[in-house]
Amino acid sequence: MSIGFIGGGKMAHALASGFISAGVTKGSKIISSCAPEDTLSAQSFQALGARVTHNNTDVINNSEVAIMAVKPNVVPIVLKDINKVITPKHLLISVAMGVTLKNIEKELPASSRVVRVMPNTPALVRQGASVYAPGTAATDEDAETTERLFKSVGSVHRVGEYLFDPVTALSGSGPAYVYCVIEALADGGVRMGLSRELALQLAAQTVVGAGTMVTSTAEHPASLRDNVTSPGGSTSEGLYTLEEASVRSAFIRAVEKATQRCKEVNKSLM
Ligand SMILES: NC(=O)C1=CN([C@@H]2O[C@H](COP(=O)(O)OP(=O)(O)OC[C@H]3O[C@@H](n4cnc5c(N)ncnc54)[C@H](O)[C@@H]3O)[C@@H](O)[C@H]2O)C=CC1
Ligand SMILES: O=C(O)[C@@H]1CCC=N1
Repeated sequence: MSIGFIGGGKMAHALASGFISAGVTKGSKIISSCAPEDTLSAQSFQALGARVTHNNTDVINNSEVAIMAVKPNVVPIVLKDINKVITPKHLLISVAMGVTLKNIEKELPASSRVVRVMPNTPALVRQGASVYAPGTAATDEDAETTERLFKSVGSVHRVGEYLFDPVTALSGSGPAYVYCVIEALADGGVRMGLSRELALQLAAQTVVGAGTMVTSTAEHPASLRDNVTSPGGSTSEGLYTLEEASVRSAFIRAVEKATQRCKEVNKSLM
């Protein structure tokens, strides 16, 4: 499949690399645009064997599926660029945070097939988490194409578009929160005498293992946690310390605040 990326930054590169590893496309079948001054984006796509352009219409004209992966404030500029060349034979997938299907569709010809997706960067290692919502002119086949593409780089769920802001705040931004957890756990290990290398490896693998326990067993996280917590043992002491620091409410609040930010961005673009 020929896949285009409008915007060749971190999210686009993670998806492109994941799609290539999954065998759904080849570097030579990818085209990506980026800002002329952005040599980093250009180099990262060239390294995949992809074509790089500074012209967004080239992307539409040379791909079966075009993925719009630019910052929300750049979306109106991109839509203006592609408005004259996009036709009903193109499928446009937007991964832009906070930009609604309605706001995208109103800048394009009425029959434009648009799907909105919220992915995350672990798509790079085919461990991403994505959700999608089809636009008004998107077909069942477009939904299937989207599922096939994003399933190749992790999990994918179809959701009502009204859920995109909380999803963005949870799984879109989530890798950043988890990197903080991994770094902090490793810092704790180093403080207690472990080498940095060993501490980081143990912290990261513990997150991978715990995540896989939740996705692979039918057990509630609280029950899995109980299995680790011996009466009067070390885990109970660690958990008590986390409770004292209100760590759980801090995560809940992080998702709440990030959701609010998505809503602000959408409002500022209307
Ligand atoms: N980074 C992440 O973890 C995730 C990002 N997203 C969304 O993906 C979008 C892109 O985010 P990142 O990749 O992180 O940003 P980034 O800053 O790494 O990449 C933006 C890209 O847009 C290009 N660009 C700028 N102006 C352009 C124009 N007029 N035409 C074409 N390309 C242009 C830049 O050269 C760059 O390649 C955002 O809307 C973000 O909300 C969604 C999920 C996760
Ligand atoms: O922080 C951001 O704006 C984007 C949305 C999800 C992850 N990164």
